[in-house]
This record gives sequence, C-alpha cells and structure tokens, in this order.
Amino acid sequence: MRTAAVVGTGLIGTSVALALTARGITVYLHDADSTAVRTAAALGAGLDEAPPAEVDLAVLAVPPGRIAAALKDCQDQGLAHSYTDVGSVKEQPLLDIEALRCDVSRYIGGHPLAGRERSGPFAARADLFDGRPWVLTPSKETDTETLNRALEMVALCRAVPVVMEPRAHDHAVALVSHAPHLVSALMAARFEDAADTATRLAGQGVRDVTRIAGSDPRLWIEILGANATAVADVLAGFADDLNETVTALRELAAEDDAKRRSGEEGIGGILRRGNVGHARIPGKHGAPAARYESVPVVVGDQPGELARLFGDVGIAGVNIEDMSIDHSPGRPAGLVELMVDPAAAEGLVVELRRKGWNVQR
Ligand SMILES: NC(=O)C1=CN([C@@H]2O[C@H](COP(=O)(O)OP(=O)(O)OC[C@H]3O[C@@H](n4cnc5c(N)ncnc54)[C@H](O)[C@@H]3O)[C@@H](O)[C@H]2O)C=CC1
Ligand SMILES: O=C(O)C(=O)Cc1ccc(O)cc1
Repeated sequence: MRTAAVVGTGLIGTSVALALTARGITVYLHDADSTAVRTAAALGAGLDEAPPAEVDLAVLAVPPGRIAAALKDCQDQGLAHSYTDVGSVKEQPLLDIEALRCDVSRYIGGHPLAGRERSGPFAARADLFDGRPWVLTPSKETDTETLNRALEMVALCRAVPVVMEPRAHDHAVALVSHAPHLVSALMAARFEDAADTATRLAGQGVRDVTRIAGSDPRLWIEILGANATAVADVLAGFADDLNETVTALRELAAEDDAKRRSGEEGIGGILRRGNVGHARIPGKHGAPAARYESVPVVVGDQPGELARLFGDVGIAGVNIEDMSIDHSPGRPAGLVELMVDPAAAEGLVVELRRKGWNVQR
C-alpha cells in the first residue's frame, strides 16, 4: 500500500493518518469540517487535498450513522480501490451499506479498540493503536485484496488484527466498552450537584472510574443507539447486582446481628466476584493480566520533578509498566504510583530512598 485517504479527521481518523504518514504512506485528508482537516494537516497527518488518482485504501473515520452515506459518496467518486471504517459498532452500518447498494466486495468493517475521552484532531496520537486489538469484520463478499489492505493498515498502525462477525463484535463491545461507558457516566452524574468540599477529595480511583464519562455525548448517543439491545442486556444484569448490593448494604447498617452477617456475605460476594472479573481483563497490550507491584513516591509539585524521578528509575534499570499521579488537595505535592515488575520493586525502593525520594512503602 502506498496511498491512503482518511475521511473524518477527528480523534481516530487523524491518529490513523499520523500512523500511516509516519510509515511512509501518502495520506490524503478529508472532513466535512474544513477546520478539522486543516488542523490534521498542520499536525503532519497528511495532505489537505484531493488525491490525483484512486488511492489504495480509504479509511472512513466518521460517526457510525454516517459510515454508509460516506462509503456511497466515496465509491461514487472513485476515491479508493478498497474501503474500511473504524466505527464502534459493526452490524447496523453494514445493514445501512447494503441498503444503499454500495460495492461490498471492496469494503471491510473495522474497529480499533483504542480511543480516548476527547474528540477532534488535537487529541490524536500516532501511537494510539500500538499493541491494541483492531477488529476486522470481512463479509462473504469482501475480496482478498481489500482484506489484505486492511490487514496492512492494521500492521502499519502497530495494532493486532482480530477477525470477527459483526454481531459477535457488537455483543463483545457491549460488555467491554459500551456498558462500562454508561456505568462511568452514571457514577460521574452523582457529582453533578455534589459539594466542592466532597469533589476536591477525589483521588485516582474515582478518576479512573469516571474518565470516559468526559466523552462527547453526540458520538456516544450514536454508538449506543446502534447497539442498544446488547448494552441493555448487560446493564440489566448489572442492575440486578446493584439492587442486591443496596440490600446488602442496608443489612450491614442494621442493628440485628443476623442481618449484618447476611449483609457481610452479600458485600463480600460482590467484592470477590469483582476480584475474579478484574483478573480476567488482559493487561497492557492485550497480554495476559499482569501483576505489577506498586511503588508510591511523593513528588514535589515543581518543574522537572517527574523527569528527575523517571530518570532515577531508569538509572536503577527498572521499567515503568504503568503509572498514575494523585494530587494531594491543598498540598504542593503529588503521589506518583509507579507500577513495576514485582521482582524489581524492592531494589527500586532501596535505590530511590538512597537518592532521597520519599517512598511510601
Ligand atoms: N472516540 C473513540 O475513542 C473511538 C471512536 N471510534 C469510532 O471512530 C469514529 C470517529 O470517532 P472520533 O474520531 O472519536 O470522532 P471525532 O468527533 O473526533 O471525529 C469525527 C470527524 O468526522 C467528521 N465527519 C462527520 N461526518 C462526516 C462526513 N459525512 N464526511 C466527512 N467527515 C465527517 C467530523 O467533522 C469529525 O471531524 C466513530 O465511528 C467512532 O465510533 C472507534 C474507536 C475509539
Ligand atoms: O478511552 C477509553 O479507554 C476507551 O475505551 C475509548 C474507546 C471508545 C470507543 C471505542 O469504540 C473504543 C475505545
């Protein structure tokens, strides 16, 4: 593949374009919004112009409800030999595509399982897809060349291809992406009228749980609208668990010993099931769930402190597998939690303390 077009230069389209451009592909950019396309071009994602000839692959990175119309337009104009999309749902867009009588032999559905809670080209990153699964949903009609070009694009974005049926994909993402999105929004909605005295105590846990609630509601109404039944099924089970949890909490607060014991069993059961479910989520880059050890370090809120800490961890020869920063309210310091290989943790603590760091272990 030498040339590509990206239609829709928001978060995902610009990220794909940045990755392809970085690997030497000539990328032509298009968006209904001329500011988005100019911004993407200025970020180095590709060319703000129409291609002089048919490109090898066009990537449709528009909201799910616009995929079919965009494919129809592009095919009518002869923009590309092959087409794929990045929509978060796969069955409804395919039905729309068939209804518009697009050439389905030159189309393959796609969905990178990577994203952010921010929209638009400024939020794009060339490494967004590194090591992430990228689902492809070839139909019986999809030709081999189109499949191969999509596979090449996934490889150039350094993602891992996973072939699935559209319906199986939609059920899977209802569980791992769409229902969690609503759970995050529901929890964040609790803070709508909360007192500042409460919200200013928020730490990393609540930030983790509510991060994706910061996403663009317009896009998510489309995503959820195209996968509503599967998401409702997941949340119905969640609602049952939630009701049982509330009952168990009321029992925990009761005077009666027998009720309190029943409450403890109920809450213990939910927390243990949570442990089991959490352990089933693969770790970074889709690898089996890894057990890292936490090394919490107090870091002063001043320029260069994080760089100095990371430098010292590097000198100690330890890889930071993951990290988070928790800002202490009203204090000029933060707690940086370094997640490292358990075998390296103790040595790192000794080395960091030797260099004067305040390690909270
Ligand atoms: N946001 C995320 O984290 C992820 C989103 N996706 C999917 O990627 C697609 C794009 O989402 P984002 O990049 O987040 O949205 P975005 O809002 O950042 O970008 C969408 C862009 O498409 C443009 N657009 C809309 N209709 C158009 C049309 N007919 N022709 C040309 N341009 C058009 C908009 O002007 C906008 O610039 C969606 O289908 C979404 O389901 C997939 C994985 C992750
Ligand atoms: O920000 C995150 O962690 C996400 O989960 C983003 C995301 C949003 C939509 C998708 O279809 C895939 C991934």
